[in-house]
Amino acid sequence: MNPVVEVRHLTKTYGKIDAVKDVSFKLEEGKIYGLLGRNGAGKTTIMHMLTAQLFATSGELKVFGQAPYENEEVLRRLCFIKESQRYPDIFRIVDVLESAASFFPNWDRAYAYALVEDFRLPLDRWMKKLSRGMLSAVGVIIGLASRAPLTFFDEPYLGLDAVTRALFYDRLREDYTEHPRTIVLSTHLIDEVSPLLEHVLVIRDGRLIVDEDADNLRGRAVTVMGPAAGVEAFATGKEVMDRQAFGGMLTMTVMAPGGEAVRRQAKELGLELSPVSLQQLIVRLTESPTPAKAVKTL
Ligand SMILES: Nc1ncnc2c1ncn2[C@@H]1O[C@H](COP(=O)(O)OP(=O)(O)OP(=O)(O)O)[C@@H](O)[C@H]1O
Repeated sequence: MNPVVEVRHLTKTYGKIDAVKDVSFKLEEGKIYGLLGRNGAGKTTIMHMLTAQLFATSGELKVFGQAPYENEEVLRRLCFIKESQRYPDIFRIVDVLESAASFFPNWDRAYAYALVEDFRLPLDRWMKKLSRGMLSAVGVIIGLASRAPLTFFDEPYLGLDAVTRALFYDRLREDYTEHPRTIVLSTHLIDEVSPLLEHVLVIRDGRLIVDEDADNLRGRAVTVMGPAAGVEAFATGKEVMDRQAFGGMLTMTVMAPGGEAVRRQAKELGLELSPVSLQQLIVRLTESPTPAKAVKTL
């Protein structure tokens, strides 16, 4: 199957700032990707290049097999949603939805209006009078109802409260199941989106340091809890990511493949094993002083 996106040695430089450095990856059809990394890592710059809003300094970039720049055939299959989206002053919510209908070939009008009800938005209110959360909700509705074959959400849900974010994740999961497409979620709320992610790309200082199936990644580390001596014995020879002592008990998160051998070792030592969260792993990888080594150990 041809990849939806293929990027080779992609680089974007602003004067002396290397915003994106020699990044290569592919995005496949019908998958939800997490594009993760700390502030300023280069995530938005990558998404801007993929959606033809920014030229690359060097490298190759293909979207649906073609260069995206001024390419109507490619651009009509893309949707990019960001939190700071601006709308014309003379638009109400209904006007935004109606103009989206003419823009996105797969737009589902009935679904868009059903989402307006779900998110309890006032259709006739002027966009400039909306609260931050309402503006975010309009963005996620456009992202969902566009049904674009390649949809980017660049933290558009930051303005949403926890209940509304949960609604967004539910609707995204349901709609993606019925209408599979390629979705890229860029977010700092890794634990929240983690159940949705099938593949993870982690950017650190402009470089791609992880490009891996989400379940594989989760399986790279375990959290082990029990009497301190047993936990210390378990952790011997393994890279320790986190360590918390409480009385005579110890909890450690260590880089160790899950699987039978590790489960048996923990059982013999009388320890409890639990899976590690993607957020923990990614925080560790993006904090590590030697990212190249971090990738190798993964
Ligand atoms: N137009 C620009 N001119 C100069 N530097 C820029 C420009 N746009 C981005 N940068 C720099 O490029 C780097 C990557 O920025 P980018 O916005 O891609 O990061 P990000 O991962 O999306 O961050 P965040 O999570 O904070 O949104 C940062 O150091 C940023 O300051």
